[in-house]
Amino acid sequence: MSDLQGVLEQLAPCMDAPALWLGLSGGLDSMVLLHAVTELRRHSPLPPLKAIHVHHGIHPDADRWVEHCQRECAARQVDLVVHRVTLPSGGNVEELARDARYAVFEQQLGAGDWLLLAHHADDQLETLLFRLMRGTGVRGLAGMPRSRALGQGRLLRPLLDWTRAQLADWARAQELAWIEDPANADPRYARTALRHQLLPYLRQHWPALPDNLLRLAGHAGEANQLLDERAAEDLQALGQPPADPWLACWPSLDMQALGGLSPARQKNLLRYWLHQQGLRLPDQRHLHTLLEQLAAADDSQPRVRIHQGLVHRSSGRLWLLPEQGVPAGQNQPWEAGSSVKLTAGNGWLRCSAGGPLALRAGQWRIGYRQGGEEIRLPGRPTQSLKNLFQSAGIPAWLRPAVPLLYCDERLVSVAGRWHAESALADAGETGFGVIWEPIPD
Ligand SMILES: Nc1ncnc2c1ncn2[C@@H]1O[C@H](COP(=O)(O)OP(=O)(O)OP(=O)(O)O)[C@@H](O)[C@H]1O
Repeated sequence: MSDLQGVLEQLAPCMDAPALWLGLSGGLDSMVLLHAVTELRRHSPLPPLKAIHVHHGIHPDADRWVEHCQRECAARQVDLVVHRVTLPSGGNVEELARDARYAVFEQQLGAGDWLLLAHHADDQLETLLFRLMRGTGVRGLAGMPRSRALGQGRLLRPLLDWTRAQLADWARAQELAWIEDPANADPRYARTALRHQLLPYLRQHWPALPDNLLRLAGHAGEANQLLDERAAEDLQALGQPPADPWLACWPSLDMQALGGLSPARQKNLLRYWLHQQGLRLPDQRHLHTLLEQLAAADDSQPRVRIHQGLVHRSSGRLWLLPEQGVPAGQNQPWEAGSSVKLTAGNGWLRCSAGGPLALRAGQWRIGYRQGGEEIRLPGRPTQSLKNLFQSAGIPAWLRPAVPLLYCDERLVSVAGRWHAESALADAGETGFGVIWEPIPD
């Protein structure tokens, strides 16, 4: 780790970032990273650097850690942002702290910013062993990625090629000060037991294990890349959005085309698709069940709940909907002709001047389907809203969210797409147009 040049090479992807954030716990690894980056900055132009420390409120000494980070940052003229979080009670403290920490990081990163974390080769090894012990797929076998998207920016782990011992040697040589988190020595924490008991034993009996495992992670990383490329091609072929502008707003897949793929390719594609939508991936078993349920040969329109979402089959497609389904809209008053954000995360109504609807005086409001509504479109007999939706192919799951425009309690337009004949602007009357953009919040 005398190799500052090596760290600089790792930083290459983020040289044009508006800002670099450094996740500073105050422990050995992140202190080494802070020191390396601030040393490099003296000779090489780097983006503006800020440090971020998350105070988890777990350990009685946590305030002292904040002071340590403040002191070390001040000595290097680095701005430090400290976030305090409160962890929910119950559950695995390590996991809760990590989730809270990454949520803070995500929220802090501005567009194009990079976050530097000080994970090293031993962390990678521990992660791999953990995953092997708990059971993992090929994706998990690749270990922690060197870089990945995070919020509006990306995270980078520039120290992954150095071992903990190398970082410690360098820290001592540079006379760095760091704090020791007692949790790192507490055998109740699974990671500590792995680090201090299992790994030394494995190293003693299988000295080549660390290198072999890291090599395996490299192979798995390449295999994943191939799987992703295959999935991207499949998605290109069968993930074309439906022509209907409302339906095109929801991620969906064509069921028939999906069924034409081999089971392994179906699962690979589903995994990739869900990951692209930012959802946590179901494991192999759940994925299999999901596909089985969705492919069942009936028209029951099954819905399968996954973590943070709902996969729903209808009208020959698989739709990815919010966890609670598409929200039923809520009534709201409306100034006719003005664009408005709809309540209940129901997207936007965008208005433009000069459209087909007459801008008449009256009490306007936006409402939603209760059942029994009727409308008479130009040149057509009166029909039920249900019938209109059915003939236009608007699936049942979307209907409760479609905004209905009322003037003096008369239904004048269905989301700006279909209008009552009586609501059309006559010659000489001011008209306006409406478009519903059902983009969920
Ligand atoms: N409290 C904290 N505040 C800011 N950054 C932190 C904090 N704790 C950890 N980090 C950053 O995250 C890096 C990894 O920390 P740690 O090894 O505790 O892993 P972790 O995030 O739990 O990792 P894993 O994803 O391997 O479980 C640290 O080197 C540091 O850069």
